[in-house]
Amino acid sequence: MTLFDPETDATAASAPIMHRRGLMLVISSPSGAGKTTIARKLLAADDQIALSVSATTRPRRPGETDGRDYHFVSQTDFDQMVEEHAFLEWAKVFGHSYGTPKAQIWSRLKEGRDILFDIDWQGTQQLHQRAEADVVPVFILPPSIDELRRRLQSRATDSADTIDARMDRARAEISHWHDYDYVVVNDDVERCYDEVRQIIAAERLRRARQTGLVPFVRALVGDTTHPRSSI
Ligand SMILES: Nc1nc2c(ncn2[C@@H]2O[C@H](COP(=O)(O)OP(=O)(O)O)[C@@H](O)[C@H]2O)c(=O)[nH]1
Ligand SMILES: Nc1ncnc2c1ncn2[C@@H]1O[C@H](COP(=O)(O)OP(=O)(O)O)[C@@H](O)[C@H]1O
Repeated sequence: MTLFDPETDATAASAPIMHRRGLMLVISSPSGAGKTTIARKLLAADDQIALSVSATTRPRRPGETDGRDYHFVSQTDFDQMVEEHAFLEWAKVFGHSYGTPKAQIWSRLKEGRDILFDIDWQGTQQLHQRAEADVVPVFILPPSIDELRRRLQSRATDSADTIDARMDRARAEISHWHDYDYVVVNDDVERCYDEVRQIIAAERLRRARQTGLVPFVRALVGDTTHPRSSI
């Protein structure tokens, strides 16, 4: 399913060549593999990317800010948002509820802004069903299971029991790696970050996202419909 057709969209004819539709960059990984680290670097370096701030019922961790990292809400408020269809997708993870608020997502994409989603495989599947053409799914793997545990311990935000539970879940989460178009191993942060940047750069150049291409090519060759000159 595509939510936007550059051939027929009324704004396409006057769009400049540089105009493009934003992409929905999804980063998933087992807890502790480094997706928050990579996401923060992307957001700091690239003002075309905005974070989709999820709502969650899990308690705030030290260093997290309400409204920036998550909207921390009660279960009652979360359930009400579900009833009001305020989420694009939502799921239960580690016994807590997490959801992506719908607000502003489509308008931002139309403006050519990319949106970064730090969501799990359940949310990724739901986004894929709703907006397959817009979604760029990236899965981050840890270099080893031992290193994953070390990172969870070094983050020092969870109790030993919670870390054990996250490790138990890691194998199940990793089993969804093949649902993702891109898979990156986070051994070295800088290398992993560079690889994700390369994915974004290539995805931004996809024909379907460059909404100004049709009038541009028409101006170049006069016709975009002939099979041999079709783009
Ligand atoms: N489906 C879904 N998953 C989410 C959402 N927000 C966060 N998650 C996922 O929930 C899981 C737990 O997140 P968190 O408690 O922040 O711990 P983390 O694994 O250390 O990032 C991670 O896999 C997140 O990607 C959301 O809005 N929807
Ligand atoms: N490539 C890496 N090498 C060593 N430590 C890392 C690397 N990437 C992330 N970390 C550390 O591992 C811990 C977990 O990373 P985080 O980004 O919070 O993971 P996630 O969001 O996937 O749960 C953090 O303390 C982070 O600083």
